[in-house]
Amino acid sequence: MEKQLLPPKGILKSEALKKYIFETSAYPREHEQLKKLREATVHKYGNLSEMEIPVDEGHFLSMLLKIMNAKKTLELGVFTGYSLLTTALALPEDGHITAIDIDKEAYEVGLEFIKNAGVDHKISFIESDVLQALDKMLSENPKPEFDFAFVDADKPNYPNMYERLVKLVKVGGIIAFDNTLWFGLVAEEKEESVPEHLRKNRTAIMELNKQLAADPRIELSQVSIGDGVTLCRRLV
Ligand SMILES: C[S@@+](CC[C@H](N)C(=O)[O-])C[C@H]1O[C@@H](n2cnc3c(N)ncnc32)[C@H](O)[C@@H]1O
Repeated sequence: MEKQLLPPKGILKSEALKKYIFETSAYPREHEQLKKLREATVHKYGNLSEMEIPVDEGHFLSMLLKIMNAKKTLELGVFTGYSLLTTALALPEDGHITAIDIDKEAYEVGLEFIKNAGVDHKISFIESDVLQALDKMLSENPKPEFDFAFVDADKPNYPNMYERLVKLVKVGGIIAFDNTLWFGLVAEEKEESVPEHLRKNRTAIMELNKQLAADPRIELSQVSIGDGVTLCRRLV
């Protein structure tokens, strides 16, 4: 009897469902400046604008940050700043984000909208390679001080970033890795079926996923939003 109530397999993954979520609950609630930033990014970067987190992931991050009462966060991989502006809007007035990217030009494309939203005072942008900047932070102040870190820079370096972040994020704080389902390709059994240009990052992400799943220092939740977000809550 109950079996008849189950949906056919695969139905929850459809593009049509994503469109439904975007149109019904995500786009209508998108902040005006986030919308403008997204449009400016498409205008300047075309297809590359897909590097931004999608609108529903933005709402998810925003709610998570508010539930956690996060105040001090790290942003690794800024691009034009969609996830950065989302975070800045979610933090309290005295909240602060340290944002790191090697590409200042892209950050400056989004800065206009961050300023228009009145949250630029919450951001310190560091133009640097992520690992170099994290190492500098650790050498200057090795005490954990961040409530939250959003990781969206180069995927092969995620494991290296992780080792630094478990020292920089407070016990009870969260490290969120973006793209951890890699277009769903982590589930692809045959390497040959994966487009060649996506293989290197897929391998790196799959190794990270295994490493995180086995790490007793964190509690973990894999969220299937956007391209997959893994939340790691520091336990010790
Ligand atoms: C996927 S995009 C970030 C998207 C952003 N979170 C958003 O919502 O728009 C990745 C960014 O990481 C930066 N990046 C890649 N490798 C880096 C590295 N080793 N150090 C610093 N930034 C890096 C790139 O310059 C790019 O802007």
